[in-house]
Amino acid sequence: GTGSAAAVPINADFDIAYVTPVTLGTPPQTLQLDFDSGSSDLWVFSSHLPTSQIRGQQIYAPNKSSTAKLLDGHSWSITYGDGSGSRGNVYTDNVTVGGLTVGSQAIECAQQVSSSFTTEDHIDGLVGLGFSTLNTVSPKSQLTFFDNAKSNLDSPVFTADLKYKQAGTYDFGFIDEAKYTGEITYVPVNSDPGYWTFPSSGYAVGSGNFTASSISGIADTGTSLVYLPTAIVTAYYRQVQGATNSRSYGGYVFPCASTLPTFTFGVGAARFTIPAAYLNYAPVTPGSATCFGGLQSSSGVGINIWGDVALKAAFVVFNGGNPPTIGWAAK
Ligand SMILES: CC(C)(C)S(=O)(=O)N[C@@H](Cc1ccccc1)C(=O)N[C@@H](Cc1c[nH]c[nH+]1)C(=O)N[C@@H](CC1CCCCC1)C(O)(O)C(F)(F)C(=O)NCCN1CCOCC1
Repeated sequence: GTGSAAAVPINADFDIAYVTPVTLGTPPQTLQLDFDSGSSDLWVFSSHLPTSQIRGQQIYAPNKSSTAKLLDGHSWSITYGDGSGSRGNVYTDNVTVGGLTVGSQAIECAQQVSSSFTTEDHIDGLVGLGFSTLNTVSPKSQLTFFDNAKSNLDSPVFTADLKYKQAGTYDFGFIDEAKYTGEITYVPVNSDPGYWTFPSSGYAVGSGNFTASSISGIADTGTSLVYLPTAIVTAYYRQVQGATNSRSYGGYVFPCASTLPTFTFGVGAARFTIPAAYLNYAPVTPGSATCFGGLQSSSGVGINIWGDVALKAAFVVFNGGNPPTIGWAAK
């Protein structure tokens, strides 16, 4: 089988995150979930949450689904890189994404969410697309939607075609030739850390020379920005008038009117250029003349992350075959 679903930006002005409609249970309950290749838990706002922690989000009520089954004695608890987190209990139920159904998928029902989830009313939960080794359900960890679907997929892949300020798509089980141009360049994935970790072959700032250098990082649909080694990031902002690394804003900022260079990264012999517009991420506060960069240093993060700012400059194939690989193509 195959599936195809829209990835819709949650904010009209800046691509902070993308959500995809997912139907759960019988009769179907539809939630807007953030597909996240940087984690491996499928969790949702649920009827088990105190109403004080729900502010406009859709919830999944397992007791309203005839196919829901409690996974007795199991719980989960997750903390993300930005300090947000959630925890709760676990049910299994049918989950459908873009026409692709997985029966008895572990649905982790939130009983508590951190304040940043409560205030983000466009995200009703997450679908983890990382490796199932990262799943936090205890005492028995659970498989991701992709791992559960894999044996029924025409091909054991999912693809991300994220777009700048418009809806893109996540496809499961097939590679849509209409979504990319030229060839797909595949490189090996090290799944040991549980992420889609792959080697980049180097970078260039604007029209400058390409610097060959092997950079290990993760392809992370759940992270908004790109986080790379400080040497690369300082080389980039050296080309931006008035750029400073602001302690108060927690990263590189610059006058919104600045002309930004593009940023090119290598995957094998292929080169992908992130347009300057993607790298002018957003004003630090609404209406401010100071803007926050889409490229930031990974020194505070501990891992290099190719987030949405990079992913939306390409068509990306997450190949869950044995061994796993990741493919990048222009579009
Ligand atoms: C708006 C912004 C200033 C650009 S932001 O940085 O806040 N954007 C957030 C995403 C977001 C969107 C909308 C509303 C709120 C938050 C962002 O990029 N967060 C990253 C920042 C980061 C990463 N690393 C250090 N900092 C993150 O935590 N991303 C995780 C998913 C997020 C979590 C908050 C809600 C939206 C989805 C992530 O899963 O991609 C992750 F990989 F970074 C991560 O934290 N993975 C958790 C891995 N653990 C390992 C142990 O086992 C359990 C799983």
